[in-house]
Amino acid sequence: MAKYFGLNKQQGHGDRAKTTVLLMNLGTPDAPTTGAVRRYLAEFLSDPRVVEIPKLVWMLILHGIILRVRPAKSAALYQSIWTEQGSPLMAITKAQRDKLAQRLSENGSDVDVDFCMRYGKPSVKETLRRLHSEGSDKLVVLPLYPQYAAPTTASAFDAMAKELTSWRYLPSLHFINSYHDHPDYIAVLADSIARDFEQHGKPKKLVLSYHGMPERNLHLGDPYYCLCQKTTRLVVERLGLTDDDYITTFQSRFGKAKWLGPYTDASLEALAKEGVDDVAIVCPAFSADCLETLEEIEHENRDVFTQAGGSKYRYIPCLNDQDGHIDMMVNLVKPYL
Ligand SMILES: C=CC1=C(C)c2cc3[nH]c(cc4nc(cc5[nH]c(cc1n2)c(C)c5CCC(=O)O)C(CCC(=O)O)=C4C)c(C)c3C=C
Ligand SMILES: [Fe+2]
Ligand SMILES: [Fe+2]
Repeated sequence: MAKYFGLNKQQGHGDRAKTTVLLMNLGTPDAPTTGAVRRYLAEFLSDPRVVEIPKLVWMLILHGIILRVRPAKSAALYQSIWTEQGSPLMAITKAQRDKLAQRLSENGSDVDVDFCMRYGKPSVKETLRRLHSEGSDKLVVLPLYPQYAAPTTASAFDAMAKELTSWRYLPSLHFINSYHDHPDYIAVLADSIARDFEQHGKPKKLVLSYHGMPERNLHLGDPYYCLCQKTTRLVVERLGLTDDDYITTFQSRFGKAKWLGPYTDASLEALAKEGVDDVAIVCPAFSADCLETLEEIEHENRDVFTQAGGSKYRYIPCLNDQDGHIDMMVNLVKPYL
């Protein structure tokens, strides 16, 4: 068998000139069942970019404890957010793909738009091979993580690189590694917050809650924490907020190690106990609503806040397939088309 994956017999050598914008996101289970969640978590949590502890030790913990206990618990949470279109993350990513394709074609760009997921389906490998077989010669890859982080952005690149090492003919490739300070991202995020303030009044505190990661990653040189702080600074400047008006926090802790702080749940509890009983919360690290926003923020943390004495708690949805978010994607990929 040939070592490298090449053109198939139907494909000529000179007729490949299609450009594809490839959206990438994290991935999600196929179904809200224990088995499907176990398969998803096994792939996700075996990624050395996600959990950076010695492989042998981690495999014993992962297969001996975590994959026996967590899938059933997580499946119940997924059931609480599952829709007729499936997992919210999947449904929203499909909508983003469709709207981006439409918007690019209205703008006169002759490009295809596709998407794949880092874990689960559609996989990076199967998507890249299909695009190759369809004659795609140029890829503009947009991982939908606004703030670069090694467990997300670099892992997305790893998956592409791993597949492409076995290819004979590589496409032209542009990989967008971050857009945490892109003016369009800041504007569309600030606008979504401003709309909430107009509709419901300015809260006593705006909570900007980012997905967390082990604090150790920051000390090892991962820029994620700093990029999150920059996003906050630019958004609050645009909204004209003062230091007292907002707080930056980190959510979705996993495992026993110290993660980036302050933690979202503890901060909400402390705010409520101090008498800050009216908050709005937004999750800038998520480009699409998912388990971590719809369940953890919308439900779990609402309970934390109200049980500690808070009364008004508003979750501001992710940018999802809002027009401004799609226009932002157009402007992010345009320079490479
Ligand atoms: C184990 C360590 C984890 C790191 C580091 C991490 C970083 C990270 N994750 C996202 C975005 C998402 N994470 C999501 C779910 C999720 N994340 C972890 C663990 C880590 N994430 C787990 C175990 C899970 C699964 C859910 C669970 O069982 O609790 C999701 C949602 C997926 C969905 O199906 O809805 C997203 C999106 C970012 C941006 C990030 C960077 C720091
Ligand atoms: Fe995560
Ligand atoms: Fe969570």
